[in-house]
Order: sequence, then C-alpha cells, then structure tokens
Amino acid sequence: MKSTTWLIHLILPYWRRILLALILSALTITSHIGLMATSAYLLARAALHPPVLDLMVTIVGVRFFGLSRAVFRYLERYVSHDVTFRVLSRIRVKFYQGLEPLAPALLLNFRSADLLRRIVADVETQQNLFLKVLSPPIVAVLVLCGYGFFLARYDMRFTVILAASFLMAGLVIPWLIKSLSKKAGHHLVTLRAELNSQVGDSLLGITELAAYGQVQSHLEKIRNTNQKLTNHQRRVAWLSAFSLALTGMLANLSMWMILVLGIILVEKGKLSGVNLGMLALGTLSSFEALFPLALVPHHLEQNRAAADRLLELIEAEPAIKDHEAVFAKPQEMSLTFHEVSFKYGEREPWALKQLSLQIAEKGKVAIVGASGAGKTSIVNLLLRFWEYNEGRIELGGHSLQQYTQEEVRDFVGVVTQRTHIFNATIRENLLLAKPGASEEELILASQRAKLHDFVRSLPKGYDSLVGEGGFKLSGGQRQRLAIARVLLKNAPILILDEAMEGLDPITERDVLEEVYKLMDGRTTLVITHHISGLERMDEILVLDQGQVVERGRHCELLQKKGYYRKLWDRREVTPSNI
Ligand SMILES: Nc1ncnc2c1ncn2[C@@H]1O[C@H](COP(=O)(O)OP(=O)(O)OP(=O)(O)O)[C@@H](O)[C@H]1O
Repeated sequence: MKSTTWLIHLILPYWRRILLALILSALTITSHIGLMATSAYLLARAALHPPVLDLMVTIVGVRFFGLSRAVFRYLERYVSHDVTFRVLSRIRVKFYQGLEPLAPALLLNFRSADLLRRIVADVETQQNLFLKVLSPPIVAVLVLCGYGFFLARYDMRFTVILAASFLMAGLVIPWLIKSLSKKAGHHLVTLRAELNSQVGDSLLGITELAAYGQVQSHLEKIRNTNQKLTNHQRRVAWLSAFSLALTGMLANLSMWMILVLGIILVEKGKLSGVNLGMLALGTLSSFEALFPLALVPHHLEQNRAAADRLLELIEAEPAIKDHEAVFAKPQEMSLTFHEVSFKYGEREPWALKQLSLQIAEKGKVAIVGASGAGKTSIVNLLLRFWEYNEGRIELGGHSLQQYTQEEVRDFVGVVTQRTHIFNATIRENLLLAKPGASEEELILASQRAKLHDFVRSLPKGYDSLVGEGGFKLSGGQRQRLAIARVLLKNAPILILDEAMEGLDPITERDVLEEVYKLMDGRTTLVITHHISGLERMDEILVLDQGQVVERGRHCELLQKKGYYRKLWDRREVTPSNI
C-alpha cells in the first residue's frame, strides 16, 4: 500500500499531461467505434439504394473517423510515453537522492548486482504504471459512459448489456486472472533480481570459481533460478493469451446479444433495421478499451514489488546525517580524537575503544597494527562515512559533527590501496578531483606524481582509456594516478591508507618519495602494516583490537621492545628501508 501511495505521489505532478493522455486514449477508441459503426451504417443504408447525396454525411463520417483514429492514436502514444518517461526520470532522481546518503555504510549490505537491478530494472518496471495499470481502467470507464450514453438513445437495454459486459471484462476476468497467476508478478521481480545477483557474482568471481572447480555447481544454481523464472514467465504468457481469449469471447457474446435485442426491437418496429449493424459492430469495437484490463492486477503486482524494492533503499535511515546548523570553516587543520569508541552495528563488537590521538596542523601521525585492529575504521569516522558512538572527534577545534559530510570530505585527500579508477580516460580520472582544472594544472600534478612521462608515451596521452578498474595500468601507475588526484585536489588534510600496499619494492621506493613530498605542509594520517619510513612521523600509534597499545616516536618505540619493536625486527628489507 505504501509503495502504491509513493508511486501515485510521483505521478501526480504530471496530472495535466495524464489527463490529456487519457482523453486522447478515449478519443482513439471512440474514433474506432465511430469508424466501425458509421461503416456498418453506410453499408446498410447503401443496400437500400438511396440517392448518393443522402449518404454524403455518413461517407464524410467514415473518412473523418478513419483519419481521426490514426491521429488520436499517434498523439495518445506520444503524450502517454512522454508522461511515462518523465515519471521514470523523476523516480531515477528520487532513487539516486535516496541512495547517495547511504553510501558506503548501508550499501555494503546489498549485493552490487542487486543494487544495479534496482537502479535499472525496478525503475524500468515503473513504465507500466501509467500505460498498463492506471490508464486502461479509466479509459474503459470513459468509453463505457460515452458509448453507453449513445446506446441508451436507442434503448436502455443496450446500455445494460454493454455495462454488464464491461463489468465482466473489467472486474471478473482480471480477478480470475489474478487468482490464477499465483503472485507471478511478484515472483518475476524477485526471481529476476536473484538471477541478476547470481550472474553478477559469478562474473565477478569467475577466476575463483574456476580455480576451486566450482563453475559447474554455480552454473547449476543459475540454471535452477532461470528455470523457476521461465516457469513464471510461461505462466504469465499463458495467462495473457487466456485473458485475451476470454475478453474476445465476451466481446463476441456482447455483440451477439446486442444483435438479438436489436432484431427483436426491429421486429417490434422500435428500431430501424439500418441501425442494427452499427450497434453490433460499435459494441464489438468498444471492447478495444477492455483488452488491457485483464492484466492490470498482474502489472500492478509487478509495479508494487519493484517499488517495494526501491523504497527499501530510499527509506533506509542513513548511517550519518548532517546537522541543520553548521559551523564556519576551521581556522587551522588539526585533528583530535578524544576517547572515541565505535562499533559498526548494535550487535557488532567494538571496532575502536576509547581511542585518543592528536595531529597538530601540518603534523604527521602514523597508525600501525595487525589486520582487523581498527585502522581503516578511523578513516571511516574521519570521512564521516559512519558516526562514532562515544567520545568526540574534532577538526580545527570544532566537533566533526558540526561540519557537513561534504565539507569534511572537501578538506581531506585520501590515497588508499583500493583507489577506484574509472573506466574512462586518464584525464577524466584526474578531473574527478578537480573538475575545473586546467591542462597546466593536470600536467603539473602528473609531473609531481611521476605519471606524466608515462602518459606522454601513450599514443593518446591524457585521452587514453584505462579500462575497467584501471586494468590497463600497473599497480604503481594506478597509485601515481591516485597521488596526482590528491595533488590536484590540494586538500589540507591527507590520509594515506595502506597507500603502498601491493607495490613492488622498486615502485614503492619511487612512489614513496612522491608521497613524502605530498605530506609536506599537510596534516597527515598514515595507516600502514609496514613500518618502513615511519622515522619522519611526529607520533606513531600501535593499535590492537581497537585500542592503542603503544605510542611514541620511532626511536622511543624501538626502545620499548614491544609490538612495534617486534614488527621492526621482522620487517622485510626493501629498498625504501635500506
Ligand atoms: N562494514 C563493517 N561492518 C562490520 N564490521 C566491520 C566492518 N568493517 C570492518 N569491520 C570490523 O571492524 C574491525 C576493524 O576493522 P578495520 O577495517 O578498521 O581494520 P584494519 O585494521 O583496517 O584491518 P586491515 O589492515 O585488514 O584493513 C574488524 O574486526 C572488522 O571485522
């Protein structure tokens, strides 16, 4: 019910266009009825050999309805599709506006193929909303009123037959089809979503599936879902054919009843014989308004199931909300954590426990620790992707919660090992950081990130495509591109989250030099597994299970002979720490 109200709210602003589309649709069917009725009348009159002039008006009527039917049909399709696409674009915008605040905290709970299905197919399903759900019943009522009124001029019983047939075709047949469909519309939406997720997962994990010999069992799962989907689709196709046959039968039956009643009235002298064909064929053609009605409940069910899936995301409470009143910009770029505790969910364990740290403006702090210690959680809090549970985080002396999410992210440049490279050109990937950057700025940032020479060696230079996830670039080139992006953004706070991870020692040494330059003059937080190069840090925090277990400068920590010392003793010898 909630989804239906939501959908109605979305289409209400277009009520004028909708009204026009409905009128045009009713006029199209009226023209069809008019064409058949005047043609039948013309034939019946012509059979009596009247003077040609007596037939002129009817001939003009046949021509008029023949032409008007085509014109009205064209206009009706134009307007109704225009409304439909406007509604679709409104749904897309609403959906994206609802989706954006959920990233990344809540979106992690959804499979990417499922999200894609919602964004594309569930939105597309809504194109049936006006065309196949709302419009047919209203048009049927308009035609019933108009044509019923016309029939009543000859005899009220014609109208009763028409109304009874319309009720059968508009209520009884759709009800029958709905009970036979066994919620096929709902199943179609959920099974299509399931199939999408399974295929998406298989494509993403094809290498793992092949390596572990699981391709066949995965294919079997996909086949099963596909089979279920095919069964439901077959059922819907069968129901569609069955409903057409039933409505067709009813149309012929109504025509026959009108004819029988007409013949009786002619015999009694209450109706002229020339009107018989007109009334019978007019009734038959009025059923054009009724054929789409049988599947209205099926389409409504599909629309509601798809809308429910959209609403599930749109109505989800974002993990973080901006405060109404926000502060002015900070005077300086220091960062402070006061006894911050954080967990990802009510039932999750603490990811950070009473963490305190301070980075003065332009200061450099590193956080080291084993996997799962909580290092990335600190970045998630700083970027306001998640809200902390206890304590206080300050940026420039003000609570982080007093800045909007967008503002905080404007102050921060991040380089991670997972920096996403878009399937676009190098230029487009760089401009992401500063959309209005000039060519000189791009080149300067690339030169500083040691990327420029490589880009120049490519036939298309900055306009070269880098492939999905930047697969045409090496790990080092990807990191340099990420660094160039941060240089372009020129944010006063820098976060390096495992920025060197996955690089070979030679590339690491080259990139590290650039990274050190990048740190100059910025408040920097370095997060790393590797302790090489941390001698330059103002403070190093060793994190274990969300808690700080050691802290101090490099030399102090080495003397403590604790966890840091152990890491130092076990460190691999790489060119950067020779
Ligand atoms: N989205 C999430 N939902 C629930 N728990 C999470 C989520 N992300 C991380 N965690 C948990 O929080 C804890 C800290 O994770 P975090 O990613 O901060 O560790 P990390 O030190 O950065 O690890 P790594 O070095 O492997 O990246 C871990 O126990 C992890 O399982």
